[in-house]
Amino acid sequence: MPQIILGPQQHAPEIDGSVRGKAYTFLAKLAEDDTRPGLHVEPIGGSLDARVRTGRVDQFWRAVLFKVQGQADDAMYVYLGVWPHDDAIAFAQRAQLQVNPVNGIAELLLAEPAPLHVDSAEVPVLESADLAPEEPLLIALGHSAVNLVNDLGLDPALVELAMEVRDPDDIVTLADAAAPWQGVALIDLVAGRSIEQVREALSLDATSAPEPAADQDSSLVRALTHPAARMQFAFVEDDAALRRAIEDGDFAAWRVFLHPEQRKYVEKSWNGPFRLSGGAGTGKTVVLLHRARRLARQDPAARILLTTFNKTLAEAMQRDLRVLDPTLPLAERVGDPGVLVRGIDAVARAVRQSYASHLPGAVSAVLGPRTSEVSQVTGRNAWRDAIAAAGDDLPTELRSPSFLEAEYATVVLPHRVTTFEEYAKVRRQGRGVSLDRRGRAAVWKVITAYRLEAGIRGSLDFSEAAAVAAEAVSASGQHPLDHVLVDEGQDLGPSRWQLLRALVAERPDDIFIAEDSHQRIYGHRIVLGRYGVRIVGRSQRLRLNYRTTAQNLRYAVSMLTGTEFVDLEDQAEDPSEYRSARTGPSPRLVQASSPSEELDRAAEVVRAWLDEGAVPETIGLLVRSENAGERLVRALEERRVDARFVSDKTVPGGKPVAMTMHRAKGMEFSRVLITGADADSVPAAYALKDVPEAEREDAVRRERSLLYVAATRARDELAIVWTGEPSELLPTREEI
Ligand SMILES: Nc1ncnc2c1ncn2[C@@H]1O[C@H](COP(=O)(O)OP(=O)(O)OP(=O)(O)O)[C@@H](O)[C@H]1O
Repeated sequence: MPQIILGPQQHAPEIDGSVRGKAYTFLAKLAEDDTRPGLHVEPIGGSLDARVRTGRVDQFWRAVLFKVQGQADDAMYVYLGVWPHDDAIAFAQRAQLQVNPVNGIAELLLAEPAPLHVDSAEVPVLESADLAPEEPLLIALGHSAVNLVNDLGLDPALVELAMEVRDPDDIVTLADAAAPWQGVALIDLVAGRSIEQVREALSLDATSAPEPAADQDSSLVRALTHPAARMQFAFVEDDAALRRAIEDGDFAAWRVFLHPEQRKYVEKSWNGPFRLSGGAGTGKTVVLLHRARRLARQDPAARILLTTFNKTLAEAMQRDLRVLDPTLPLAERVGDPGVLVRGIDAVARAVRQSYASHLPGAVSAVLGPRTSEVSQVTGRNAWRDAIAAAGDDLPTELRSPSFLEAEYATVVLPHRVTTFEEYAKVRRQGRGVSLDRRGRAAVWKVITAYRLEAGIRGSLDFSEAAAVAAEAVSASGQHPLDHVLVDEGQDLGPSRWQLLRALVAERPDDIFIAEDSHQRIYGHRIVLGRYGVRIVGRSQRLRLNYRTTAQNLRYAVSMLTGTEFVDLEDQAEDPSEYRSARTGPSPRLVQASSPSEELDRAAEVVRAWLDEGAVPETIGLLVRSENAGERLVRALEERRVDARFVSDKTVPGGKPVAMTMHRAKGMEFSRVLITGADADSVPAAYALKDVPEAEREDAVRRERSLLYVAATRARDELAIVWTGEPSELLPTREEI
């Protein structure tokens, strides 16, 4: 059967629903049998490319396509859209499908192309623009037009313009108008990457160069399947996919046009755990979704878990997986074939239920002798109560619930410590506070009180629950999963990693982890290898941000500069290489002199966005605490701006949405307003309360990450307001 390929469609006019329906019917018939006379698939006289065809969608509308036949029995049709009859012919006459002679990528060329231009009046003027170098950027970086054309295969007209550009934001504007792979190449070059690195990122290796002897159609077929070509040419897999793309207009780029690096991480196989790091918005979740689908399609019997830190993020991933592929079988239980999408704590709960017969042994291995009946989650104040119950032995600086919780989760539980003798000897790797034997004895007393109370109540905390589940699975001798895919890996603690390790045997493609240490807002700094997940060199980083504009990204990254972050393999993370493919206005930083002025200014920002036509629920109002969120919504209402505070990730329509910065993790909004970013509120006093001096730096780092998470939720616009002194974590203009 003929293959339909969706090509670049930005040149075609917008069409309404009824024409889309007819376009779908036309393409569906074409995909069944391209010899049907009613389709009128015909060559066009006077065209530059002999492969170009128009087809009859109805009396008025014509589709424009290329027919690529080669030696295959069935043709491929590259669809460019529908036009009114005469316009279709005029467009078809000047369209050419070619193989780039340098790198073998398929490209759409237009005679008299729409002029590429950078209108500096449209480019927002940044205060930092004064610092723009005298010399054009690419020249300053040592590139020449000849190299870019001859070694990379960039379009000479594009290169001519690019060689003039002095402001990085203008490159993003230029890139936006270019073919996707060429745009990404330019952005990478300006970010300081060498031609060799760009070639590698786009998979332009030696084998991509076109074979001179091959017949033209065969070269084209190969060129269309090149990973870089697939940033704009999508092979339609079946009728359902065609219907959604054409009839429903459901054509979200993330579903079809992966970056070659993303595609590589979707398709490649590794001999063990693999770690994909990358800044906010670089498409890590997108890679996970595509990979889950790829694994499930490749082996329908495979038992796949797609998991993340919490329930609401897992629900969002499940929704997106459905959007990506409505036909994909989803599993309902751990160990069923298909893709199971669950928060890690729900997995732990399900595992404890499935392996109930191993539970008593597992509980005693993790916690010592106590009941294995579990009826509730240990309460929030349990550490505070345990400190009080254990008396005065604990030195004042260690009377900290956050210190004890971290000691318990990162040392005691993962090492299955159940007695003081064991605790006295255990290695406390990575812990900031050092403890001598007396200190350990005092800490152990609190831990004993904590465990005793939980035993009486029949409760477990989440780390205990994961550790118990890991023990129960291990005791069963089974591995109920074939593949585990993890999102937000930076926030999972040791016990949760041990659980995942226990669920899947060591085998190729056992564990795939997406993580960003700059977004660690819950967990503690840990090294994965200590918990059985050995990456050993199998890690890569995504750098191109698809969500955040260059201006907002620069601002968000400047929140991180000067602070050391390390990843799950204990390597320093460098955010400076993150770059964006989108451009927009600079972030608005608004200082108010009183809380009521701050609220006035917040209301003004939201009102202005609504007046500009923003869809209300695409506006996110991010705050440091639930109280602050509820107060903000009330204050906005008093100022006649409707908003809604939500405590989960379901975003009902009709109103701007206020939520905590923690809640916003993994989400995105078109416009984000952060309020209350003053010195007293961020870092939040309660996040640093009682934290021992040696752990303070990490606690402040988490607050910094929280602000970074919040700022990177904005697709288009970011505004930050505060009263009085700004938070010490908020970059001032000079630091951006
Ligand atoms: N190849 C792509 N083409 C177009 N859009 C993309 C592509 N990849 C990702 N995106 C879009 O970029 C945005 C960010 O993607 P995603 O949520 O996967 O990033 P992330 O790295 O998981 O972000 P975070 O760490 O901030 O949660 C989403 O809107 C997604 O649809």
